[in-house]
Amino acid sequence: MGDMPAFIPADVVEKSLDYPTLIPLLERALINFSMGSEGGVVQPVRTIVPVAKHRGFLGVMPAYSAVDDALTTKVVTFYENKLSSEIPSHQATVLLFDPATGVLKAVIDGKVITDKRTAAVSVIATKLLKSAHAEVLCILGSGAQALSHYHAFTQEFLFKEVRIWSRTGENAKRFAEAVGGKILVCSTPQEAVTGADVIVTATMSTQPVLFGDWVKPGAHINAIGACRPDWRELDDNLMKNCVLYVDSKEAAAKESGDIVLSQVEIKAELGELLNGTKTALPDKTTVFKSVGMAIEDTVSAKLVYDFWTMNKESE
Ligand SMILES: NC(=O)C1=CN([C@@H]2O[C@H](COP(=O)(O)OP(=O)(O)OC[C@H]3O[C@@H](n4cnc5c(N)ncnc54)[C@H](O)[C@@H]3O)[C@@H](O)[C@H]2O)C=CC1
Ligand SMILES: O=C([O-])C1=[NH+]CCC1
Repeated sequence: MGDMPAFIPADVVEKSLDYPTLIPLLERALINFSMGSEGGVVQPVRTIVPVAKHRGFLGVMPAYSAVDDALTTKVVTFYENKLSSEIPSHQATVLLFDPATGVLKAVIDGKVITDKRTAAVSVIATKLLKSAHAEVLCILGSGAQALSHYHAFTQEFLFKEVRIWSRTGENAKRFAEAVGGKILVCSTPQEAVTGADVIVTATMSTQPVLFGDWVKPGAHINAIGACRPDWRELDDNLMKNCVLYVDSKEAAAKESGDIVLSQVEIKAELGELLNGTKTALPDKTTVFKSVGMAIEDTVSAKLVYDFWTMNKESE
């Protein structure tokens, strides 16, 4: 028997992933993914096992990146009905293998990876698609993704105003107190969204929370939730009047209720904008519909493992 796999907990993952390092690696992964087999990314659309009795889902997300020579699978669970406020709605573990031998090298907390890589990809989309004069950021939702998006966006952009709305007003207030920055708590989603230049929807809603009538023409929306084919965050009006970008066309067309139910055509993947084969239209109202990709977890997990290997004596 060889060495036992490393167990890398959330606090180490937190320290190893900073946005300025993560973002360029994810840009490269998105480009490689969109190049098809030439890009050396092998990533099937994830398998989802519904746990209907408990309104939960288990997702299995394997990927290999030849450029990074990294092989992982993430296992993620997400539950609509939280039985305890102590248990996050989304939990995840990433297994990292030695691609040369198949040996399991590390079992890595996947929750922080999921929160941070998703926000980092939204930053990439926003750099490409926001208007040059964007000043107001609005976040709908106050959970884990709302928090990682707040941190990533306030680090990577200079917004004059940041607003938040959450279904439970108390949670929005608690969010604002916890982050400590200047943030306007809004009492309705319409109030939060009106006049915003960049919007993040990060809710567990299965019905639209963002309506096209409220959205300023030319705004950019990062739609993070509604990852099931019968779930929505955005209404038909918004979907039909935007230019639509995605992380993976294949996955989005299968998993995103906002796309499946509105039947709107996808303009491009982010990787196609980054490699210049398709054009970004930042003056239009744009939606980046994110469903989340395994390759994002792969490059993040490799970064975590490399950091852990370099620092393990001091951990
Ligand atoms: N695109 C991607 O790569 C990823 C997407 N997600 C999705 O992002 C969304 C947020 O995830 P987390 O922040 O981890 O969840 P969370 O449970 O930490 O937060 C969920 C938020 O949604 C709100 N919410 C729940 N039901 C709602 C409703 N009917 N209307 C309005 N707000 C409602 C809650 O109050 C809370 O603020 C989920 O839909 C999740 O599946 C999560 C991970 C990756
Ligand atoms: O990419 C991901 O890990 C997820 N997307 C939606 C739920 C979890």
